[in-house]
Amino acid sequence: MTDVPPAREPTREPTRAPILELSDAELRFGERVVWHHLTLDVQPGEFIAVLGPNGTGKTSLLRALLGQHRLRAGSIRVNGHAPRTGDGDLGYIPQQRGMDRDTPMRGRDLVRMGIDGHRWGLGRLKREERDRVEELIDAVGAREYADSPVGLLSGGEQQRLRVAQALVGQPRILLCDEPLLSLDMHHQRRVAALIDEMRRTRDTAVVFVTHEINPILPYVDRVLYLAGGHHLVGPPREVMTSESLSQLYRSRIEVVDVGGRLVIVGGDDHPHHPSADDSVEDSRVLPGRGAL
Ligand SMILES: Nc1ncnc2c1ncn2[C@@H]1O[C@H](COP(=O)(O)OP(=O)(O)OP(=O)(O)O)[C@@H](O)[C@H]1O
Repeated sequence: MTDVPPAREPTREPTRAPILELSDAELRFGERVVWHHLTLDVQPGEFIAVLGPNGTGKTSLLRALLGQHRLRAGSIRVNGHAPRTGDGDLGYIPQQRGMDRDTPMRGRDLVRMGIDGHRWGLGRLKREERDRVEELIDAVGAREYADSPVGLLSGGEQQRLRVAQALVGQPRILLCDEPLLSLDMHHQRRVAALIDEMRRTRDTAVVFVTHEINPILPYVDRVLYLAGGHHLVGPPREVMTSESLSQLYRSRIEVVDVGGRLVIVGGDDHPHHPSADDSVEDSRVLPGRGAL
């Protein structure tokens, strides 16, 4: 009798529960449909770039995840539950706004608010929390102005502190709204690498809204491209092609690779606003990492 080796189970990646789930989601303001039929699962540790022209609902998507906008249809799950404001699982770098010159706070205070900003007053931090504040101040290159009043700092300096504030709380999901805006190239690279390090070491999922993919291209797993209420999802090199974007915009777009940088030529900066009865086939999903 010959020994027959037992049949082997096919090796399979362990399935992980998505940390963010959008299912057939639709957002409207009045009759205006911002986006619809949006289905997307984001895995822990995944880096998603959200791109698209002005007014296509990128910031609104982050706000929906933060529980600040209600969907008209479909659902969102954040770490298994409905979005809720003040969720400690979420870190948020909001779109840049200048701070009042008289804001009574030093750079360091702004960063530590990522740990205790939800509590009343400034109590004592634990040793480990204090160390984290100091590490993040160094990581974003803010040591020189950590004790200056935030209102007197430049836009880029304030922005670096906001990045540190969002990271110091060690969120499971990091939502970034154009965090590289007004940073010089050196600090763009530094901040992008820092966010990437956080998602690799802590498995933080990153949803990164940007108009400029190049500084983050090495880190991005998938792109969500929003335009005119429609969307595309997939790896950057599949979404950021002339064919894919031309179909999405319904006009001729050229994506040119200039020494590894992707440059989009053409495109309608005044997106078509779909109405509720817009029946056009409205999204294409390209294969990519993670469940869709
Ligand atoms: N609370 C609101 N009430 C009504 N309309 C809103 C509200 N918030 C956003 N909008 C509208 O929804 C659309 C999408 O806005 P959003 O800020 O999400 O766009 P965006 O893609 O982030 O744009 P940008 O690239 O310019 O930052 C815009 O037309 C905006 O005016």
